Amino acid sequence: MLTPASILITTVLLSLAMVLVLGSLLRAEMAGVREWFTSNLAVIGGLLLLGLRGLVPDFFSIVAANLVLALSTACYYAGCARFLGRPPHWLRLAAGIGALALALTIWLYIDDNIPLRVLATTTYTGIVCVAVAVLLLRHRPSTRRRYNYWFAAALALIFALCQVARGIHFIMLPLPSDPLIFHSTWNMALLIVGAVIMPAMTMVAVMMIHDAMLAAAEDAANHDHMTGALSRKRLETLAREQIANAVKAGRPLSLLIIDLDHFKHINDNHGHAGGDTVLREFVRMTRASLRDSDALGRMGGEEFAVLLPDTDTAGALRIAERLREQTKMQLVIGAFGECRYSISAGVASWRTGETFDRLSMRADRALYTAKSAGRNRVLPDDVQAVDQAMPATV
Ligand SMILES: Nc1nc2c(ncn2[C@@H]2O[C@H](COP(=O)(O)OP(=O)(O)OP(=O)(O)O)[C@@H](O)[C@H]2O)c(=O)[nH]1
Repeated sequence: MLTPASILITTVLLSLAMVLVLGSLLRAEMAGVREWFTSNLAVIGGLLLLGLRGLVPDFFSIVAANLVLALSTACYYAGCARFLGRPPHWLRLAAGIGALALALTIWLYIDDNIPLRVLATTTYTGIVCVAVAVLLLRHRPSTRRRYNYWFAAALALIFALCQVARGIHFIMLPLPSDPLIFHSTWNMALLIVGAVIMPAMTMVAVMMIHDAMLAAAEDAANHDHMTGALSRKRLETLAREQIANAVKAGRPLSLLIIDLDHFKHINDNHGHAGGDTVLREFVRMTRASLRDSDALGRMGGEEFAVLLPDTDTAGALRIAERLREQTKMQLVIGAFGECRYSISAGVASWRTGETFDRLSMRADRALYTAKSAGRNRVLPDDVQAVDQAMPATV
């Protein structure tokens, strides 16, 4: 038969399963996981204390049990806040728990009133649940899928509604201090919903954790760890997408392959760390100089590629020449000392029917010519555009 005790045992088992799932994610050291883990531990602790009603003093099975359950809700909020990079507001949460402790003590020892005790706990939990929903909706990462966050917010609101309904239900009861009121059909229904929702919210938290892990893995695969430029793999994928767009829209697309000149000397003179600093500074400056729609990727070592959508050869040559001028002027300063450097670049514009490999091969060929011609210069692969090339005055 369904009794408060059977619901309590089921919730303890579900929360135990959630503790095991979150425990396995603790070593990922993701913000919020520790708080969600503690939240489920607190659910188990609070429910076990509730289950000891009659066996231990009322202080433990009523006051302490409800405070531990309130702590569980507070930890869930703090987990969401930390996960989203927001402040957990521990002081406000603690103040709420303090007020609840006072209310429970008054309505147990001064005026024994079950409905008011229930109303106090449901009010606290309801407020924190609404705060969870607001937090998730307002601070959801805009680059990630909405589904997990909306789902979690909806569950938090349902939980809050159930708490309000349970509080109102108890306030309206005719025999306020009879413990049998816990067995009423309404209370049982609201307890069942309450029992399912906390583990369900934890499952959604796990979905959010997996989503964040996936985002981190995608980011690592798509970016060069040292400079922050796109990885070669990501740039090539992007290039194929942009070629498809260029085909559809009939718009030009150009590619620059850039290589830092005499980079071996930079390493020899300033150490590997000095060379790394030069690479990072080159990427920082180049990104600042390009449009948002352009893409800068590291092809390997000191070689980079820039994809320029909606740009013909003349435009690409102008951009490459501007970059060459800027790098020539750039003084890189670091713990290693000071360093100046230059770049050479090859420019190729996409031709109808051409693959990215072929386009990149032509830009590479132009780069090779620029290097052979003395470095610190920009050259196009397109023979007709040679007139527009602007060899550097070294
Ligand atoms: N510091 C640092 N050096 C790197 C990195 N990747 C490659 N290199 C070094 O870059 C140097 C490239 O040397 P080379 O291929 O001879 O080219 P270069 O000296 O720039 O000469 P040119 O390209 O002909 O002007 C090598 O010494 C590599 O070890 C990196 O991530 N950091």
